[in-house]
Amino acid sequence: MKIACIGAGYVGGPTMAMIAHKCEGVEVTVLDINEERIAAWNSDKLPIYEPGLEEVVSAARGKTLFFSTECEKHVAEADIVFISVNTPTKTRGVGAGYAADMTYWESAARMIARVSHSPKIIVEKSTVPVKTAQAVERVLSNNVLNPGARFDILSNPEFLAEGTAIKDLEKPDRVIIGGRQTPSGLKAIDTLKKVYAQWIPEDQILTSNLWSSELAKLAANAFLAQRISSINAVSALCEKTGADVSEISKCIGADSRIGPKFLNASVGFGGSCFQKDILNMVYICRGLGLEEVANYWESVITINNYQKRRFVDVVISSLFNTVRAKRIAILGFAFKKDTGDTRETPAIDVCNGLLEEGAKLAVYDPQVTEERMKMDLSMDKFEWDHPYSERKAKEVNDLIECSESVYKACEGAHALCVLTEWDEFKELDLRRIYDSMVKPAFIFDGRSVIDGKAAKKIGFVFFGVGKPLDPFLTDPASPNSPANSARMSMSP
Ligand SMILES: NC(=O)C1=CN([C@@H]2O[C@H](COP(=O)(O)OP(=O)(O)OC[C@H]3O[C@@H](n4cnc5c(N)ncnc54)[C@H](O)[C@@H]3O)[C@@H](O)[C@H]2O)C=CC1
Ligand SMILES: O=C(O)[C@H]1O[C@H](OP(=O)(O)OP(=O)(O)OC[C@H]2O[C@@H](n3ccc(=O)[nH]c3=O)[C@H](O)[C@@H]2O)[C@H](O)[C@@H](O)[C@@H]1O
Repeated sequence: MKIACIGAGYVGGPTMAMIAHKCEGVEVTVLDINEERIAAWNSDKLPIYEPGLEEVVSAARGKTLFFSTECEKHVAEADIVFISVNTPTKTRGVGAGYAADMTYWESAARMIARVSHSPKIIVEKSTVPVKTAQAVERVLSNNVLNPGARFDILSNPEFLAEGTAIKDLEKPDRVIIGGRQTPSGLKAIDTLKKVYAQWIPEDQILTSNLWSSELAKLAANAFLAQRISSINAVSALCEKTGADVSEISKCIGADSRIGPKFLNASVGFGGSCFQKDILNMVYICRGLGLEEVANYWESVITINNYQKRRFVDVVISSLFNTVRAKRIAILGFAFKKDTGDTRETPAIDVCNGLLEEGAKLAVYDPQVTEERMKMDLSMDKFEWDHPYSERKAKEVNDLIECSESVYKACEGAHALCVLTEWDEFKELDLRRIYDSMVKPAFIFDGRSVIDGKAAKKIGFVFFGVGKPLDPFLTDPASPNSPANSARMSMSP
């Protein structure tokens, strides 16, 4: 059986590598129009960082797994074609800022119609608006050139999370396959089910109609993001009341109906999908006249934006209401640990908020390149596909230093902000960092990775999202506060 996948990104690459690695009798070719990306997949330096990915790719590459830019040839030969192209939020025109941009999807569908001369199963792997399968069916059936071509469309959304993609693909909680409830649709579902059943227990492979499968993906991401916004909303309340959000998470997570996962308060969620998929759902709801439902889901984004803004405001107000020309160390730029992906990372909003006030940032991230950071900070929100502003790029170049280590970033800094929960940040030599910083030295922990008690003992002024506020911050003007006097006396 020949499988082709259009789109060799964060989803297409790892997912196809796993299928090739696990399945007998299949040949998998991952396709992309981006030559650089395909060259990287064929090299020792894969285009994405994902723990365990190298091992899976190298076990199958050249045997059952291939990467190619010859899209038409491999699609023409395939029995199953996965579409895993990007579906970003539209940046202009009708629905800009909300609707999914389906340009890449449609061009992939038109190409499939043009080159196909045999029956094929077309699998939606990208996250798409509900009813996309119908649009694809129409594009395919109206453009097919060869009478031998016939298509069954399936929806098979992906639930992997970055940083744990290989683990998630190897042992997914569930696989969903949606299809038309016709003899041909049910046969297609069965064919794809047999592929996954080679390594996933059959009772974890759920089948449904097309629309349930498409909407289940949007709903799953909306629920996950909503949990984070809920705990982040509680974190704001904790800071005002002296409650500790980690203790709250533990207490509410012990209720088996709530469960402990996805209750870590943070500086805000990031990543390419949560915001995009919720905005897409909001757009769909508004289009269907479901204004209240749209508003409900949009509030998840409102709280997320509030959380990022709140963090910036705390940094500025704590640093005596000015950060101009102050060096601030930014620890972590990726949207979560164990990935080099920066799409929609909260670090962009936090850094932009501080840059706006004239701060000088020293950024350290073990996986994000200097070029990527500077590019991200030189672009306006939602402008990822447009040329970035030269003016902003120059400003960013002047105000940003990319440091080779945490310790270098913190040298001479007034404050450090933890924006990604990299494991190495849990084991920092806080004393060494403190000694190298300007006093009073501040820590703003947006990821609950620093031991606040230990930091305070050393002399840091400590702010942790959702943690009881340091007296220095509740009463910064009081020189008599015990916390203040200890810290002031240690200043150089
Ligand atoms: N990144 C993630 O963790 C997850 C993403 N998804 C969804 O999967 C889809 C893909 O996401 P990513 O892999 O992150 O995107 P990505 O941007 O990393 O990869 C998409 C790739 O498709 C290629 N492409 C676009 N149009 C093409 C065409 N006509 N022919 C050939 N190649 C084409 C692009 O060059 C790009 O390399 C999106 O819909 C996303 O919402 C779903 C679950 C997880
Ligand atoms: O559709 C997608 O793209 C994927 O989106 C998320 O995966 P991902 O964005 O890779 O990573 P998550 O682990 O979900 O984290 C998203 C963001 O939420 C933040 N987060 C997560 C959990 C938490 O408790 N608190 C919190 O702030 C993370 O730091 C990160 O910024 C979902 O978890 C996947 O199931 C889904 O397939």
